[in-house]
Amino acid sequence: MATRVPGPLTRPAAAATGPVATADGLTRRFGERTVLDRLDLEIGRGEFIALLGRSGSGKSTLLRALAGLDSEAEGGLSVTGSVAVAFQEPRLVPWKRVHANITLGLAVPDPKEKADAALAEVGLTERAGAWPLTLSGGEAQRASLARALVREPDLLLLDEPFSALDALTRITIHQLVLQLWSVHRPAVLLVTHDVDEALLLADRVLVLDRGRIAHESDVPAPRPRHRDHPDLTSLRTTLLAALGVSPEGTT
Ligand SMILES: Nc1ncnc2c1ncn2[C@@H]1O[C@H](COP(=O)(O)OP(=O)(O)OP(=O)(O)O)[C@@H](O)[C@H]1O
Repeated sequence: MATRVPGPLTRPAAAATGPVATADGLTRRFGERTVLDRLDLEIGRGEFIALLGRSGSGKSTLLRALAGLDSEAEGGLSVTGSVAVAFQEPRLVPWKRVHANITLGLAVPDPKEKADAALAEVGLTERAGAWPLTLSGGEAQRASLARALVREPDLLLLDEPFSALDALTRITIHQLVLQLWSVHRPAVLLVTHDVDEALLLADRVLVLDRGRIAHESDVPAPRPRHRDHPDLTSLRTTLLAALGVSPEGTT
């Protein structure tokens, strides 16, 4: 059986060294289908990882297991510290204003002040009293990030949070995520379909295939990165090949 530590809402006095999460032979079956197949993974503190994989390769399944949202995964899984998740759709509660969404279920001293600070960090102070349905897509994702941030996670799981955003908003949110990461330094696991997004943001890029981490690359280029950085060009080709895609885009 998997062992996991559910994410408490405040940063615990847990060991500040060692990996924040370790999967050791993690397996998840849905009926006859084995989606995660004895998968091994270690996530170091403060590291920014992007997880690529073809549609249906099990990225969200892995993320759900790491988030403690899947009680049926088998094998070893240990998560040390608190976890927060931001999903593709921001999942704000529509009948609560933005500010109340941030503090929902938050069991820390001074939740209001903490929510104010988180909203300020994501540039959403002006929209604190707004109803979620009146937010733009980018604002809703900012609110989702603030809700994750206010929990001071040791591990921040991002499940394609940028994929529904327009290109310009996406660039702004990329910068925001990097800024939040550099200030708070959670470990980040970003699930994405976008090789360039992975190369722009992450220190390490993983490719999930047939239930395992089939490929792993460190990203050598310093930040801020530009997609035409020479170090990224060959890495892009390598990652596309690991995904079974030729650079020209034909599979
Ligand atoms: N609750 C479930 N019951 C049955 N099958 C499931 C369940 N959740 C996921 N699966 C299956 O597991 C496989 C992996 O799904 P998952 O959502 O993890 O893939 P993914 O890599 O995140 O895909 P995408 O990139 O398209 O979002 C899929 O074939 C999916 O149908």
